[in-house]
Amino acid sequence: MNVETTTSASPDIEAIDTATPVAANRNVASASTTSEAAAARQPTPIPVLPDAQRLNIAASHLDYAIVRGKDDERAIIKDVSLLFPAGKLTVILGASGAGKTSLLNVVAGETRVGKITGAMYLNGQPTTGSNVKKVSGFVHQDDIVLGTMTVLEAITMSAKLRLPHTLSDEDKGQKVQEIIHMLDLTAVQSTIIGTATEKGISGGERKRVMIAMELVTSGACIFLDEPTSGLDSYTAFSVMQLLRRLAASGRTVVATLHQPSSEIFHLIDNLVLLASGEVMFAGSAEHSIEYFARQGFPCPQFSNPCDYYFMSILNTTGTAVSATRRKPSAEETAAAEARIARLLQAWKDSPEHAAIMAEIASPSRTDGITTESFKYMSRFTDQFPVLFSRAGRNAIRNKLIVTAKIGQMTFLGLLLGLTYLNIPDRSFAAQIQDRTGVLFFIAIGMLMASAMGVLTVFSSEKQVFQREFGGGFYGLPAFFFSKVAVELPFQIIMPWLMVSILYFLTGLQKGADKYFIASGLCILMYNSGAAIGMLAACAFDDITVALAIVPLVMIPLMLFSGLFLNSANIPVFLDWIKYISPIKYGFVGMTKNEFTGLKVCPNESDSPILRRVGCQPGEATITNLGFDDQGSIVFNVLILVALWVGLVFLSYLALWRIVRTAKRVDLVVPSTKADKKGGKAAPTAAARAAAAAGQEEELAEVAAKS
Ligand SMILES: Nc1ncnc2c1ncn2[C@@H]1O[C@H](COP(=O)(O)OP(=O)(O)OP(=O)(O)O)[C@@H](O)[C@H]1O
Repeated sequence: MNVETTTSASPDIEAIDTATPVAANRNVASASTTSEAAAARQPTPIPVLPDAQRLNIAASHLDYAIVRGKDDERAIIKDVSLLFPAGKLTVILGASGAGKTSLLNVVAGETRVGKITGAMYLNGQPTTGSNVKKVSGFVHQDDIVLGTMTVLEAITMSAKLRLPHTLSDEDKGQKVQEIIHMLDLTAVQSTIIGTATEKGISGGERKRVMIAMELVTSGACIFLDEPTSGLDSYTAFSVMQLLRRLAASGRTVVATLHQPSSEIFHLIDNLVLLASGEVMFAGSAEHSIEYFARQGFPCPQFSNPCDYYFMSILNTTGTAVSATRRKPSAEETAAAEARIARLLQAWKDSPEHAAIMAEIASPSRTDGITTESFKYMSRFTDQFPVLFSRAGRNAIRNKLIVTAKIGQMTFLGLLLGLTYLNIPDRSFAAQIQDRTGVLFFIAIGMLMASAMGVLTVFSSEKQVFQREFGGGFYGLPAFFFSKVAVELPFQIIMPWLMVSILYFLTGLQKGADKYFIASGLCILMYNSGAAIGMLAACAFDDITVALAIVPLVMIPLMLFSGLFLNSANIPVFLDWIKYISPIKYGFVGMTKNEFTGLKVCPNESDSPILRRVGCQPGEATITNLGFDDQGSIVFNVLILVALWVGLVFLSYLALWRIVRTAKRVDLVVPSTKADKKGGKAAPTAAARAAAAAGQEEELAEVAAKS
């Protein structure tokens, strides 16, 4: 097998000096302090991508605007024509707000709002962002991933969910091992990625895992948004060096960067400088130095070209760096704007720009994309077991959450059990009051504890879902039902634990049937609470809003549960609330279960008159609470089940709404604008649209087959 040969053998700066084709022109002395240790580690050679699988992407006269109103559009990307060649590391640079992320999203098919016009080509064939998305991977800046997974599990999950199901598990496993090996993750493959409470792999390794998860399925092209953000300069350098090695092996690698070091600058094959959404330069990093010198901006010797570009060329305020940090004057700002406008125009008039336009017009590679490069979406039946076992492992490995749940239920059980210790030994009146009291607090405890717990946990897992769903890992049904199925055993054991502790401490009515009915009702209330928590997590984007809303919702559910207010006295306009209150059905069921067949007898502490009257039937309490017409225990159980199912269904709908509104916008090919702008002997708009549609059909066919 061919392996890439153009890159260095170890992730250190000295090695890069000898390996990069631009080393001879290096402005900056290499830092060698870290090289000795690193030199001992030889990175695994990366297999060279066959020619037929390489992806050359081009954008021609691409515009992207945010649509605010009918006639109100804000242009973000303006008339951008660029090449993203296979085998090259393309880096998009620009000041903050220049449009780097927007451009990356538009080309990679990740844009969610706005209007995209212009033309895009994939290996010379007209295409759209959504088609590019199907054949490429995207590593987001905020690499959200389930931290309880090990490196191997995360990459395996990606392979199992996104490689064609026609590929056997052994083949997928082999591909995973190849990628792990290729990205030098072998040593950490059994380490967890890491959560807020449990340290896992390092930041650089985490980035490499994200790259591996994308590369395992989309081997030919990868987009990365700020892959070095949050990394120290050496780790950032090794991540960029890896990207360079991937590019050198024939892959198309496109990344945005904020402010690369000079070492990173010299790794860039294809530099794109953006200013105010327009291209100011595109070409080799080394050539940029010569280009800007030609424009009257020679990069001083021994300085980082990127620093120079940012400070002296892209700087929109016109102020030089100074200790005084004074506000730029209006003249300085106007001069800076004029400089940028001049350089933007100079690029359009340059032979470099003309060469790019010519290359777009007559691409050197005109072959279509091969089906081997398509990303597949697995079926529900493949997704469910993968997600079920992952959610199971996550639930067990999240020791803090499991311990917190057990602690919460034990604490509640002991608190109520000891507060209402041995109710039958209490006075006649206290026996009735305390029995209803403990039953009511059980109902509230079940609902509140589970709702708040699920709300906080699910809010963060929802982000993982959104990221993975967006990346085409799986569909909503598989995620949702695997999550519900994994949580169910916990939602049975936890309330059972609590009710078991307090049932015998409090001395509620004896009998296996009574105990099991009480346990069943607690389990149903706990599950209804969990469903309320899940619904709130899905319905509100911001967890702080959800945390404020849930207790507010609980108050009327408690108020109209039948203890504080007799059912007959609820105001007519609020009467409906009692019909949707799981607390009410749970409390009514628990009360009927406890007081039916119970004899409440006075004891020594009661007055002689009361003792003379003797034991009273518990049914009298049911009547006094107004619960005679509130249905049987079975009826209340069935309503609780229905409420639980209804709330789970609503949660599903809330998640579906998020998924539906997160759709991406795609390139529209409305007019012959590209042709009008000149420089492009392109097919007509109709021909482009037809070709893109043909490609779309081809992709759909493959997806359907998969
Ligand atoms: N969805 C949006 N709604 C409104 N404005 C947007 C949207 N997306 C991008 N913009 C605007 O477009 C401009 C470019 O944003 P973008 O995030 O692409 O810049 P950037 O160069 O990546 O910036 P940074 O380096 O700070 O991340 C910014 O002014 C931003 O406010």
